[in-house]
Amino acid sequence: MQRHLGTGQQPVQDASQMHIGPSGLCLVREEQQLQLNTLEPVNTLRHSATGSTGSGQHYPLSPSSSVGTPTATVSVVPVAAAAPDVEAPAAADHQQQQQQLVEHPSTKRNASWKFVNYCIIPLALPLLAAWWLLALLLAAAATFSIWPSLLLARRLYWACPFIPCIWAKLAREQGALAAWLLRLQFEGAHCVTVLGRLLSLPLRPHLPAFYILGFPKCGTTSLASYLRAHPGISGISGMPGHEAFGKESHFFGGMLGRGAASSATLYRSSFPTIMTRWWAEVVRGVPRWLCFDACPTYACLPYMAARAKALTPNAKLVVMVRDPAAGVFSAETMLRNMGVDLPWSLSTPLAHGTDAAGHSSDPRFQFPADADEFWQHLQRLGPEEPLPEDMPQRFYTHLHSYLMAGRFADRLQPWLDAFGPDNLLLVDYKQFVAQPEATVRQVLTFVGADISRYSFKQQAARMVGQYKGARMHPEVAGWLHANWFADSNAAIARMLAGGKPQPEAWP
Ligand SMILES: Nc1ncnc2c1ncn2[C@@H]1O[C@H](COP(=O)(O)OS(=O)(=O)O)[C@@H](OP(=O)(O)O)[C@H]1O
Repeated sequence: MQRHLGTGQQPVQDASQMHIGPSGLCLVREEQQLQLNTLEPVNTLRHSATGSTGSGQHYPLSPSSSVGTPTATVSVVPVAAAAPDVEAPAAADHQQQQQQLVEHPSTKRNASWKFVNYCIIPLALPLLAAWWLLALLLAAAATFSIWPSLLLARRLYWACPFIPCIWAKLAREQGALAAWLLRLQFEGAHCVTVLGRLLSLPLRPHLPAFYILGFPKCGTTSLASYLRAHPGISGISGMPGHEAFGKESHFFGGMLGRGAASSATLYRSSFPTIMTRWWAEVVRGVPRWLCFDACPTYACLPYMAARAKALTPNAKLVVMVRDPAAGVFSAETMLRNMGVDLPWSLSTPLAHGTDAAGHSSDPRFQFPADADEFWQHLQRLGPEEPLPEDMPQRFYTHLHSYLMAGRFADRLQPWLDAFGPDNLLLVDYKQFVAQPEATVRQVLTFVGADISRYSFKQQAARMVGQYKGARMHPEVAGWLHANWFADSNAAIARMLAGGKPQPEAWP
């Protein structure tokens, strides 16, 4: 049975009537202290802001909803304005930052690491290295017995159902043998990676200090790559030579199994060993080593915030945003290029036009009756519960999921509820593209890394879409903006503007 979801959500209100749910979300500059309440679901928001703009002026936004959301004091600043002098940070600033790093609560909590770093690890280094090598050898040997590869691949393919489509496409284009060999190599490498990590689990006590949570197709791969160039920052202990699986753990997406996506022990296996930290802190002398997971689907699915909070209560969250219509089209293009047979496309005009109220009867936007129920189920899913059997398949192939994921303001709400606005940094894709160095330095400051140790080198864009002439149809783009994303976009735009009305960030 089909249900019409022409407007996607509630009727869109004028953007100026939207009350932002803001923005610890943005960055830190002392002279722009703003008092903002946490983000409310945009459909329920009403304008209540009174304030002033400009440096040094207070901009109180009182809670407007009947829910009575608590207020939080956060600091907001446009990325460029907050960028430090990238060439030569003043000595005083550096000293102050070092002081902050030393006083950072997690640094204090981890003081025992000093003892481990300077006494235990140097003494045990040969033993640790031998253990790590043995783990890799055993993992490689086990991989030859095929069964673990098949088991792990099966779990991975469940979590990332687009991968088998790549093999099928390869077989069609390059022949069965080539596809089979590549598949064998991929599954073998995945098995060695995962088993090697599990066998060396006692050497892996770390969970992420921060996440690049999202959103998909918003430049997260590039940002992750810039951050990994910092001597004190590591990503996941991913599959060597594989860009996406070197960056995204897919752990909360069920990469190790539907029932395993809540285990702190298993999640630890995704991150580097104590030797990596030792190398950074002792050999390279960075004051504080950090690791992160950059899985951009984490922001999209409503059950993930509670899991991340349970496992990493003090983590920082970095979220990249872009025009969601462009993001959805980029995702469609990527999946199509992988050979995924999507039963919808945003390149063709609306099939039956729209009625006076703006509703579209286009079959692409008629969603199954249980589409909303599916999202509500994900929202209710407890942090320990196994993931629903059909979750990844629906998430990666249903247009409804893409459109829900593109309502960024709604998707960020569970993260704000769990971690608070001070711990979430919103990064505008446009800003990142225009000023990558300033943006990266700002992210580094936000996550508590020592920016004086960072030397910026321009990198090529990553995960660039191969559109092959395909283009989103402007009618569809306009309709999506008006009917699905307008209220969410307005809220996000105001967050990016530090609370000032700026309803036209996208398109
Ligand atoms: N440095 C830089 N400058 C400009 N654009 C950039 C840059 N890095 C990544 N990109 C664009 O970001 C899109 C890929 O985003 P992600 O890396 O987040 O994709 S993914 O979700 O991890 O698959 C993808 O967008 P599309 O090309 O529209 O598909 C990339 O081209």
